[in-house]
Amino acid sequence: MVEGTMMSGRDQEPSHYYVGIDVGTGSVRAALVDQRGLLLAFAEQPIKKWEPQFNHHEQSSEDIWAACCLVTKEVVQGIDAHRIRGLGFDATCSLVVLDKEFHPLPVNHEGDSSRNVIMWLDHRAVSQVHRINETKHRVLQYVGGVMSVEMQAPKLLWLKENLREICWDKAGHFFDLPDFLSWKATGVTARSLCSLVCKWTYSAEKGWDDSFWKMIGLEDLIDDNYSKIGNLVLLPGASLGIGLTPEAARELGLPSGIAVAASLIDAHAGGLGVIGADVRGHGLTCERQPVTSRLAVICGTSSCHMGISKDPVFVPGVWGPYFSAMVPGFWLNEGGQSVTGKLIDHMVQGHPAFPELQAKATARCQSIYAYLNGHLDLIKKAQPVGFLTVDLHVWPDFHGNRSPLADLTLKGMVTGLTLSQDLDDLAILYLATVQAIAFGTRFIIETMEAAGHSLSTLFLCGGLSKNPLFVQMHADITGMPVVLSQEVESVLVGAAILGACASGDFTSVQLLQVEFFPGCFSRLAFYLEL
Ligand SMILES: Nc1ncnc2c1ncn2[C@@H]1O[C@H](COP(=O)(O)OP(=O)(O)O)[C@@H](O)[C@H]1O
Ligand SMILES: O=C(CO)[C@H](O)[C@H](O)COP(=O)(O)O
Repeated sequence: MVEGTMMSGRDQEPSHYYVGIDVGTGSVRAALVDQRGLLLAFAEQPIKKWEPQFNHHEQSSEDIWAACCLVTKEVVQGIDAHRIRGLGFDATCSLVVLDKEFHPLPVNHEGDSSRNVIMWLDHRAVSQVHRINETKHRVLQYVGGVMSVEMQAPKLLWLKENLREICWDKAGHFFDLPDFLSWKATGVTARSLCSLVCKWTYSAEKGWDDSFWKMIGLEDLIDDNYSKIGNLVLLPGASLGIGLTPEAARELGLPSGIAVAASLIDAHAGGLGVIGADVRGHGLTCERQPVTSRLAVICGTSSCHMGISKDPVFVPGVWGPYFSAMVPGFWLNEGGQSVTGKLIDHMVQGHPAFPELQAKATARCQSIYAYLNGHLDLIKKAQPVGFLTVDLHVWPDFHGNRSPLADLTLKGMVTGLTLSQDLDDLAILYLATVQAIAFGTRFIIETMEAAGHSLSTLFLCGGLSKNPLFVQMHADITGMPVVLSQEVESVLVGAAILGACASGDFTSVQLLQVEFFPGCFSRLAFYLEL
């Protein structure tokens, strides 16, 4: 591993601030960022999740908004509020359902309207997505050839077929979570091009395709010019209405009227936060290559592999190509693994030696992952850590395969199990899981390259990029250098970039990548051991 340091202009006094809010699967985070891209304050708050039955995952939009308010108030404490110029949101691509008066509607048989969000990882709409894929409609070409059960059309069809009276007939607004948040802040129901293109089959060039909604039995959504799912579509970063409403301002602890941006999905905010990083002076091959040689990998509960191109590239089993959905003017392909952080947590927490691990990590004031990484260092002795798993292998598709096999029926598998239940066994199973995930990334890269991408360098961000073993395994197994930004909360930097763009202080997201990034990527860490 090599670490590089470059000089930056961080000593200037900040004159403008931007707030970024990132709603992940497990928590909401907020950051106060200045005009140099420097993150000055950070706060995090867990959010509620329900799993009322297997493969049903629900959340509450009220709970999520309350968490947004809490973390925002925390990061702006003690700051001259008049210097806050813009606010940007990103969030998971979960489906929020509201009635005609914008009140939450239940997405469950129990009729509990506080649970009005079908989470992105919910796999309830299996039968619906099979029928949608059987249509072979032309819009499917733009999601890798196969629609995922995690997208919105199958979930909408499930609601119509299963909760007609208590939900579907009463529904006035179906939002992607990032768009719900910008509506809540401004009262403007405009949707971000990012959400609609990536999860709702909208085309940046042609708009909605009526024939698709008719063919799948959701022709009622076409009524009133698609008012329930969005008929005003804005580029991420565009300023919404007249900014923050007085009510939202009071709740968030911000001045009313500050600019609020059209949002991004969380992975796309992370991609925006890292893909334009200034890597000059580190001897990386991508320094002399176009930005299309970079693959941003946003790794949290899931991993998302974001590669951009000047022309559309059709990659079987990899979502997209999506025009202008992340970086304006570029096409995006999005590979993904539905559970990565969640899988590692699942494997580690389910092992009989987990209580021992927790006790030992606590005694050393370490996270369980820092402890496990140290433990692997002890047991590997002189051999490279990778050799500890020569006869233990994990197939990581415990929640289906998102890319490149696009097969939600796949399940997980472990081979090479013994009767051992000790901490060594747990550590090696953890290592094999991390390796399996990294091999999944390699499989996605190989598929993207076979279809026309030319990739040389990985840019990682998200919670898992804080785990050195995870990062190192990705470098070793893909054979590519991995770049990390100094600012570990790159997803939040992406959200703040949106706020900065909406404020008018910068002219466009692309320009921001030039003006904003040299400051925030002043130190980059590279993992190059091959
Ligand atoms: N310091 C760390 N070391 C190892 N793993 C971490 C660390 N921080 C977070 N993670 C893992 O990252 C995942 C969550 O990432 P995060 O980006 O917070 O997720 P999300 O955006 O989906 O809520 C979890 O699986 C967690 O165990
Ligand atoms: O589908 C996705 C992006 O298109 C993400 O997987 C989803 O939004 C969840 O993200 P995270 O793992 O960061 O919580």
